[in-house]
Amino acid sequence: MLSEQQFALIEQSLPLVANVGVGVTEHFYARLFEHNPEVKHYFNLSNQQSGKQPFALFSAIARFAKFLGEPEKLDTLKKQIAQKHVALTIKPEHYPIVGTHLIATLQELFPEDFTKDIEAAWTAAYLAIADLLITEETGLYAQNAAAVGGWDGTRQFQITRIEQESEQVKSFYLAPTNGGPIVGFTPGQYLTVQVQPDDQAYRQMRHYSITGIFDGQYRISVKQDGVVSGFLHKASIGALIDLTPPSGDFTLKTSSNPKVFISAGVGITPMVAMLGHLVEMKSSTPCHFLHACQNEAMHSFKEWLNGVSQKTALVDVIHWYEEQSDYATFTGFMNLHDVTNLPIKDGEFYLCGPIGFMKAIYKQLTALGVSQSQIHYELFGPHSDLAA
Ligand SMILES: NC(=O)C1=CN([C@@H]2O[C@H](COP(=O)(O)OP(=O)(O)OC[C@H]3O[C@@H](n4cnc5c(N)ncnc54)[C@H](O)[C@@H]3O)[C@@H](O)[C@H]2O)C=CC1
Repeated sequence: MLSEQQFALIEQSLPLVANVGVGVTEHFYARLFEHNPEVKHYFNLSNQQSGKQPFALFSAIARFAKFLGEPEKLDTLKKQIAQKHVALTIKPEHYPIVGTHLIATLQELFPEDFTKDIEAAWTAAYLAIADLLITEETGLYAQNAAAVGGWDGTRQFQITRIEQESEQVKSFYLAPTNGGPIVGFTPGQYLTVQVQPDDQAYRQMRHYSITGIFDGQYRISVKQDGVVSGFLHKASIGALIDLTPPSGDFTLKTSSNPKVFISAGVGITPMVAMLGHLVEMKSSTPCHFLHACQNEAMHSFKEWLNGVSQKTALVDVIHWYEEQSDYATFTGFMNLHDVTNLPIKDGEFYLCGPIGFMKAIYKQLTALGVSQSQIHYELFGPHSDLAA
C-alpha cells in the first residue's frame, strides 16, 4: 500500500503522466519494442501507427493512480481493461516489462521533475495497479476455463461458411477443430481472432462482435479495413484461426425496459446479436433499431431486419442513408429529432459505430434528456470517454 506521502507525490506529479505528449509515448514504445520485441505480439500495431494506443495506456495509468485510495471508483475501468487484457491473453509476466519501461521513460525524459521520491511513489502505484488487474484477470481466465465449452488461452477454429452481408461486410461461421461444445456469449460480446498473415512479422489480434451462435458455431461479421479483417476476407472455407473466448462488458441488460439500438456502419454487429437474442427469446420488450450507413449496398443485415420488423410490431426499424435512396427512411446523417417515439425516460440506449457518429449521437441523446446512466456504448480500439 502507498504511504500518505506517496499519495501526495502521485497527486503532485499526476499531470506529468496524464498529459504526456507524443514525444513521451514515442520514447516509451520505442524503448519497449527495442528491449522486448516479443510484446509486439500483444499490441495492435495499427493503433500504434495511428498514435491512438500510446495515449490510452498513459491516461489509464494516470486514472488508476488518481483513484488508488478509492478503489470503488476504479471498478468499471478495472473490469473494462481486464476484459480486453484477457481477450488479448495478457499475463502477469507482462506487467513488469511495461512497468520498467514506463518508469525508465519518465526518468529519462523528466530527470528534474521525476525525483527519486516521485519515482518510488509511481513504482509503488504501478505495482498496486498491476496487482488489481492481475487479480481480476486471473479470475476471468479461471472462469473461461471452467465454463462448459470454455477454454483457457487460444483454441483453434475453422471457417465453415462465409456469407456476404453487404458490399464490405462478410460473416464467418467458426467451428472448433477439436469438436465439442463452445461456451455461450452475452449479446454484445466479441471474440478475439489471432492470426499471423504471411506478410506480418508479428501475430496480430483483433476483436470482432459475435453476431450469433448457430448450430454450435460462432458467427462474426467483419468489415474489410485492416490487417486481420483483410486476412479473413481473403480466407476460404477450411481456413484455420485461433480464438480467445467471448469477452467484453458492452452487453445487453436483462431488464424489461425498452431498448434502443443505435448503430452506424459495421457498428451494427453487436446490435444484431442483441436484437437477435430478444427475438429468439420471444421477448415482449419494445425495441427501436436505428441504423445509419452510406447507402443500401453498405447496409448489412438489411433483409434480416426487414424480416424481424415484419414479424413483430414490437421492433421499430429506422435507417438513415447518406445518399438519396427510396429505401432509406431518412437521408443524411442520423438525426434523433426525426424519431418521435423514443423512450426518453425509461429506455436503455446502446451505441456503436465510428467515433464521430458516437459523439454526435451521445450529444443528441443528452440534449433530448436521456441521462448518462441510460447510455451504454463501446469503442473498439483504445477506450475514451464520449462525454469528454
Ligand atoms: N463492438 C464494437 O465496438 C464495434 C465497433 N465498431 C466500430 O465502428 C466503426 C464502424 O465504422 P465503419 O463501418 O467503417 O463506418 P463508416 O465510416 O462507413 O460510417 C458509417 C456511417 O456512420 C455515420 N457517420 C460517420 N461519421 C459521422 C459523424 N461524424 N457524425 C455522424 N454520423 C457519422 C454515417 O452515417 C456513415 O455512413 C469501426 O471503426 C469500429 O470502431 C465496429 C464493429 C463493432
